[in-house]
Amino acid sequence: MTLAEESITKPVFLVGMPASGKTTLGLQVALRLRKHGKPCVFIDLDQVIEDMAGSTVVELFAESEAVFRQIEQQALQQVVESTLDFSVPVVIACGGGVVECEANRQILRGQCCIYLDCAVPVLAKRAVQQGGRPLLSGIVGVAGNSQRMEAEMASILQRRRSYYEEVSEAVLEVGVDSLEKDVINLLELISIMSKGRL
Ligand SMILES: Nc1ncnc2c1ncn2[C@@H]1O[C@H](COP(=O)(O)OP(=O)(O)O)[C@@H](O)[C@H]1O
Ligand SMILES: O=C(O)C1=C[C@@H](OP(=O)(O)O)[C@@H](O)[C@H](O)C1
Ligand SMILES: [Mg+2]
Repeated sequence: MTLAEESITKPVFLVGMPASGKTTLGLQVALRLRKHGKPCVFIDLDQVIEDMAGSTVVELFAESEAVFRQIEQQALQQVVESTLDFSVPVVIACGGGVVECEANRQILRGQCCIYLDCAVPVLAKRAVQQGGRPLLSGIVGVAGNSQRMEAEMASILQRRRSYYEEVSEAVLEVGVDSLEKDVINLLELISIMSKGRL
């Protein structure tokens, strides 16, 4: 049986640092499976939050991080409940800070979670280039800020690493090789994890 013929059998949650590739890799995995005739739903938790709130992540953070985290908690709860009865495989990209809340960690511990582990310099480089993350917005787009971004990322990772590890059943190192390689590795890991469970 080829990879594409195997199915994801339980919702798969991707966790990890901002810019580690959760949204990109989650979507690519779903598209790849669909291309091979396997239906697969991709959900980005930040998108669910925006739909629920009727505001963007940036607007919510502008109110306060606490406001954002509260809606993030509700969104996670809703996604877990609504995907319970899904008959098709689901891949869910969480926001990087979802693990900051104990209630979320408790939910995620009961799910099939994969931690996308990415080196701090790679995260910092991407975050400086991409922008758009309110948590890091003071640093983005300012010339010569790569070092500051690295320090900030390292500090956030220090706070969150044990949380990512604690909620996850598997860790995938990403950002070393090409995006394509990361997609293939993630597909492979999901396929192995699905078989092991059922
Ligand atoms: N494996 C990869 N190789 C190269 N670039 C990547 C890879 N994964 C993600 N990216 C890029 O990194 C940036 C952040 O990715 P994103 O999926 O938004 O991360 P996250 O959802 O974890 O915050 C995007 O510009 C994306 O194109
Ligand atoms: O790390 C964080 O606290 C956040 C990460 C973001 O998602 P990504 O990890 O997808 O960038 C988004 O949820 C919000 O800006 C907060
Ligand atoms: Mg994302």
